[in-house]
Amino acid sequence: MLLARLAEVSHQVAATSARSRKTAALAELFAAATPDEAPLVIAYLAGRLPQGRIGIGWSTLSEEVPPAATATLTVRGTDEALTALAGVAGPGSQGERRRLVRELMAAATAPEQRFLVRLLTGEVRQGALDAVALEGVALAAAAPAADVRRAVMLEGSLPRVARALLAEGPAALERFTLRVGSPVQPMLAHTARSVAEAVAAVGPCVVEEKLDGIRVQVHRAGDTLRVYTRSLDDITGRLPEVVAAARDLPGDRFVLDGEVIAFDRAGRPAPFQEIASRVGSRTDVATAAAALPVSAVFFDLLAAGGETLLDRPGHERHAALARLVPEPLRVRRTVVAEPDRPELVAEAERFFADTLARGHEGVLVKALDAPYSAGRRGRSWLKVKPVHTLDLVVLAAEWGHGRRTGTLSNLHLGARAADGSFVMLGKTFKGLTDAMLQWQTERLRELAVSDDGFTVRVRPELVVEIAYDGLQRSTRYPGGLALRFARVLRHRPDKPAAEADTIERVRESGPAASSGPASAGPAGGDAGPAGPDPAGPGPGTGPVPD
Ligand SMILES: Nc1ncnc2c1ncn2[C@@H]1O[C@H](COP(=O)(O)OP(=O)(O)OP(=O)(O)O)[C@@H](O)[C@H]1O
Repeated sequence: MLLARLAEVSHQVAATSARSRKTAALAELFAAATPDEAPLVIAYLAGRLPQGRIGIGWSTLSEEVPPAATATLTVRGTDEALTALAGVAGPGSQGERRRLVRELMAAATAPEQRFLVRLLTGEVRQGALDAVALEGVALAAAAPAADVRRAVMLEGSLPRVARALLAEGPAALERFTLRVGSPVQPMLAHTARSVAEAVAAVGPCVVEEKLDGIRVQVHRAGDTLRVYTRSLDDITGRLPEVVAAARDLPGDRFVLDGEVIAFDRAGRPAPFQEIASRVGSRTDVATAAAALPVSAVFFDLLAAGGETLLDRPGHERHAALARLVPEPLRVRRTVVAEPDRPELVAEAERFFADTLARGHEGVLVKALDAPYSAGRRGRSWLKVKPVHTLDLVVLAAEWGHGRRTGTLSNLHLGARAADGSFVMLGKTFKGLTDAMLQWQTERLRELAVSDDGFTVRVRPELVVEIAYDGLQRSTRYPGGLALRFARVLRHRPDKPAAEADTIERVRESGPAASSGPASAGPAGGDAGPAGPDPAGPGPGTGPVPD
């Protein structure tokens, strides 16, 4: 397949808001792709490079190269060129990279060049497109979209499912079942504003502690034990305590879902950053484990014995979990079997208050009869937290002053829009500890696409969890909204930008307070629109030439 074809469809899909038209255009594209090309087509459409980071700066990309007159560059040829680029290392690598980029650009027509620049700077990045691509693949292969979705969640990979489906047709889907030892995408939750609201929405339910740690999926097949993260990375070697605990359970074939946390001496949960850095540390696991021992707390069971439990109602899965896992290793919970009885709702609210008092971040309210919808952010799991938080994407960062000189400090924050771009909602440098500043400076440098000495624009990939006091109307930011008193709670390197909060979710999360001097942002901070904004708000996703 020619890259020109893909670039054209990518453009069409971004330009139309009608989902059915997007799906139809993508179906045609997949029908024309060979099964082996499908994974690349999916990656490029979503703006992902299979090679990961390839270290090409904006200055290299902004060099003008005369475009080719006719389209000859293929999708596979592009992939080969990018693989070569990713492999360049050592002395002289800068020059060699420039040469390879020039060669690639010279083989591309003008529209292909534009697509390549957007792909390499992260501007195509449209994680949301994976959902439409899935429907396109289903249509191209004449398979029901729901069956393809399920296969993808169980396999943890749209590209692998697409390749099989395009090669063998719908019958290939039967192969994708839950297999012990092979991680599935975890079920996720929507947000509710209060326990009462969540219970009313969900019906008969259980209210569980929301533990603030790292999500893990633990697979045991005989003597083989594996621990996976939410993004399906294998972290078995980093969590000897979890492996040992799973080995002690009275079963030799199961898949558990839970959270890894740590407690201090007083029995209160350790801060998330400490757990994240413990779980993230690859070297010297024994020392890290001695400094901060962790334990897993389980809340779901996806398979036991030879049986898959995904389609069983939540209360049955829990009964099976209780047979396998002793109480101290299970999440605390309270059942609200009759949501119409106010005294039961009041009890759930007391459970929420008690959970917060014990240092946890909130609760999850889960429908008793809901199946486990792998990979879905369903309405049958609702999370309730006491503070407003949003997961936003860093679009740019400003160099700090004074104590913060040399660090990237003031973050420009954006929510996801339906077309895959990001809508800037404000800036903040609040809430960042020195360690967080160091970490984000390093990470953002890796993501940088331009630096004018004041603001560094970055590929929109780093998600941060932001607490804020409310929203206000804004004429300065493109969404017409700005965050009030925004502060960083934590970085979320485990969360892809495609899962950050959407601008619709932000709008739903609260009415905008009126703008004006009284509500125009925090004194001394710059989270609100009144703060210094020499760079201007801008949409934030486009690279700025250096
Ligand atoms: N009892 C529980 N049941 C399910 N998830 C839990 C529980 N306790 C803690 N969690 C954590 O909460 C997350 C569910 O919230 P959500 O689906 O919105 O993911 P998230 O975006 O990572 O949420 P957040 O940023 O609020 O942690 C899970 O991924 C898991 O890590």
